[in-house]
Amino acid sequence: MPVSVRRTVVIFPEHSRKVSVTVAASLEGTTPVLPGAPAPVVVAIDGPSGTGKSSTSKAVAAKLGLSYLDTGAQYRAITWWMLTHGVDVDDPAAVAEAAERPVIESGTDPSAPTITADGEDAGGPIRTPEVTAAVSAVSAVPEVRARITALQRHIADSAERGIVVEGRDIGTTVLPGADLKIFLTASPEARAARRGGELKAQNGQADLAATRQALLKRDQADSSRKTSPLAKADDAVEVDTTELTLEQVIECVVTLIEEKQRVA
Ligand SMILES: Nc1ncnc2c1ncn2[C@@H]1O[C@H](COP(=O)(O)OP(=O)(O)O)[C@@H](O)[C@H]1O
Ligand SMILES: Nc1ccn([C@@H]2O[C@H](COP(=O)(O)OP(=O)(O)O)[C@@H](O)[C@H]2O)c(=O)n1
Repeated sequence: MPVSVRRTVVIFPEHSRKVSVTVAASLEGTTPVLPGAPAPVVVAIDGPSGTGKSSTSKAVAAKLGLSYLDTGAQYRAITWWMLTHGVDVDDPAAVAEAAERPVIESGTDPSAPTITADGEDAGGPIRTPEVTAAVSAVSAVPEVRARITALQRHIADSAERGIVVEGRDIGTTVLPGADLKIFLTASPEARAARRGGELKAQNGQADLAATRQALLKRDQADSSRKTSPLAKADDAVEVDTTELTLEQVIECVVTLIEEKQRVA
C-alpha cells in the first residue's frame, strides 16, 4: 500500500518572511538507499519561462554531484536545425516529417552543459529571438515530442548518480516516476524583470512590456497544446519564486531532495 506523507517544511526560518512549502510525497516505488552508496535520485523541475528552472537545476545538480539536463535546449536545438535546414516551422506536417533527421546531443555536466545539432555547437544560436519565437510551434508537434522524450528518458536512465531534469512536462510525461517533482512559478512581472535583466546585460536595453507579452504568449502556447502541455504534476511541490532570491530557491530544492533521501 502506498505510504503518503504531508507536512510543512520551513525552509528559511532566519528570514523575517518565512517561506514554507507543503510537501506531499508518495513513497510508493521509492528505491531504497544502500549503506554508503546513495541511490541515484531523479528530480523533475518544471514551470514556465523565467521562473528559475535552469539556474536552480544547474546549481542543485552541481551541489549534489548530479547530472543536469536542460530539455528546453533540446527543443530549441531541433527548432534551430529546422530553421537552418529550410523546414517551414509553421507547417506541422513538414516539421513532423523532419523530426527524425537531426542528431541532437546534450552534455549533462551542470558546470558546463552543452547542446549540439548534427555535431554543431548550438549553445549560442538556440537563444536567438528567431528560435525563441518558433520553438513553441515546433515543440507542439507530436513527432518532435516523441523523439525528444525518448532521448530525455535515455539520458535520465544513463545518469549513474542521478539527474536534475528541467522543462515543461518532465513530472507529468517524461519521468512520471521521478523521486521528486518541483513546479516553479513566479508572477509575470518578476519573470519579465528577470528576462529583461538578461536582455539588458546582452544588448544594453530591454523592453519590459514586450518581454512580458512574449513570455505570456509562449506560456499560453505551451500550456494549451494537445500533446504533453506545460502542467504541474499532481504530486509536484509548487514553489512560488516571486519573492525568493535564487539562493533561497536552490536551498529549498536541496532541502527537499535531502528530505526525500532521508525518508527513502
Ligand atoms: N529567484 C530568483 N530571483 C531573481 N532572479 C532569478 C531568480 N531565479 C532566476 N533568476 C534569474 O532569472 C533569469 C531567468 O532564470 P532561468 O533560470 O533561466 O529561468 P527559466 O529556466 O525558468 O527560464 C536568470 O537571469 C536568473 O539568474
Ligand atoms: N520539456 C519541455 C521543455 C521545453 N519545451 C519547449 O521549449 C521552449 C523553450 O524552453 P526553455 O526552457 O529553453 O525556455 P526558457 O524558459 O528558458 O525561456 C518552451 O517554450 C517550450 O515550447 C517543451 O515543450 N517541453
